[in-house]
Amino acid sequence: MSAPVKIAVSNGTTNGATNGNTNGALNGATNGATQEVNGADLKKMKNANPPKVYIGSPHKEFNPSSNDSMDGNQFPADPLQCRIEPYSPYNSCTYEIVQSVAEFLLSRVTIRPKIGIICGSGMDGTTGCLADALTDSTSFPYETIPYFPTPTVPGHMGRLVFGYLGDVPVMCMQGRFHYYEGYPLWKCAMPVRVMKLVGVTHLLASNAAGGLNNNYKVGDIMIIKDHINLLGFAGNNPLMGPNDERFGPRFPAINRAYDYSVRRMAKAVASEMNINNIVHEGVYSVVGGPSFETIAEIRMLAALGVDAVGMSTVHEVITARHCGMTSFAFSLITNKSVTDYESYEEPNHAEVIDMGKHREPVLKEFIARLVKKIEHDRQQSK
Ligand SMILES: O=P(O)(O)O[C@H]1O[C@H](CO)[C@@H](O)[C@H]1O
Ligand SMILES: Nc1nc2[nH]cnc2c(=O)[nH]1
Repeated sequence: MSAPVKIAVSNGTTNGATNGNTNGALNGATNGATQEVNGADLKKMKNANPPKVYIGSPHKEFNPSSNDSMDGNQFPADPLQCRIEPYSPYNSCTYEIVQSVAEFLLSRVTIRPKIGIICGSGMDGTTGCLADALTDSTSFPYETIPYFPTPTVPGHMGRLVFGYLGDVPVMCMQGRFHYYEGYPLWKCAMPVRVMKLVGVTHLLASNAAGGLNNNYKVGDIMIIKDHINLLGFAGNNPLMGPNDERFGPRFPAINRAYDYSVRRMAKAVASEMNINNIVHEGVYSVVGGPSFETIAEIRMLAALGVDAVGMSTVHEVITARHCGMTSFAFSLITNKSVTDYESYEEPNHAEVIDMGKHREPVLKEFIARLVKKIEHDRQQSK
């Protein structure tokens, strides 16, 4: 019997299904109150580009009406049900699709944000937080946005909110996407490209992380100065696959990923808020998750110079840098990584979320002040 046929499916067309489809879902842009986008017809739009089916190695043309290539496997009668494209490791979200998503959003809000914020676990406003502090806001549940993934993790609400933080226009992701949810990294980071085409120039990402550095306490903030991309070491990067130069170069430099001047502003904010004692600067490492680390893994990461470990952010920052955005990120240390074989402590997601909620007021002010400084700096350098 020959080897099972591998079916790779691509999205096929590049013309955004959303083009010309911008009418109606949200009536009136902003009127001082939060509005929710009505998801009518969006399911239809999401399915508007049926995928083309290709056969991988050994290469041959797939004929859905012939059973001989099926190797006895029971496939659904409709081959389109064999879609695996959303889970392809290679980016199948074209520039045109991202553009159509950006246009979809821009046609429904009057606000034109230059700063994009991603809220980490527990900081997403399930209990009222940063995004709820926005005024004149418009929110889009992720499932109402064409081509957007939807989050599956508690503590990640799943709304894109446009509004003013103080007097600065921002867009805010209440909930992000992780590799362990089953999404490929390019898809986890796709909203960052949407931000870029909406006009965002600065990305601010937050996350919850385990603290390895002995000087860190639970509840501390770590400004990320660098990362170790363990997923990348294992051959997984959001930029894998065909490169579209309209986003950025094939081989982007990443050594200046965490902008020096924004980090300096963040430290100035910490001084103004008199919280220098809980604010550090350090190295973040991403792991795939969802299992937390073993003691041997934590010891290895500590030996490599890692100060905090988590399961996000790096793919977002790489994608942002690739398309020329300035990026900044910080970790909230939600738990101390266990390094002792005698310890009965175990990390858990509930404590991660609780710490995010507990630190909400401090983080909200930290971000609001930082956003104000970035905007001021942006205006000055015009
Ligand atoms: O990085 P964020 O999304 O803040 O969440 C962190 O917290 C979760 C584990 O509790 C993981 O998803 C980890 O990445
Ligand atoms: N990988 C990882 N992610 C986290 N997110 C919050 N805490 C942790 C942790 O200890 N390890």
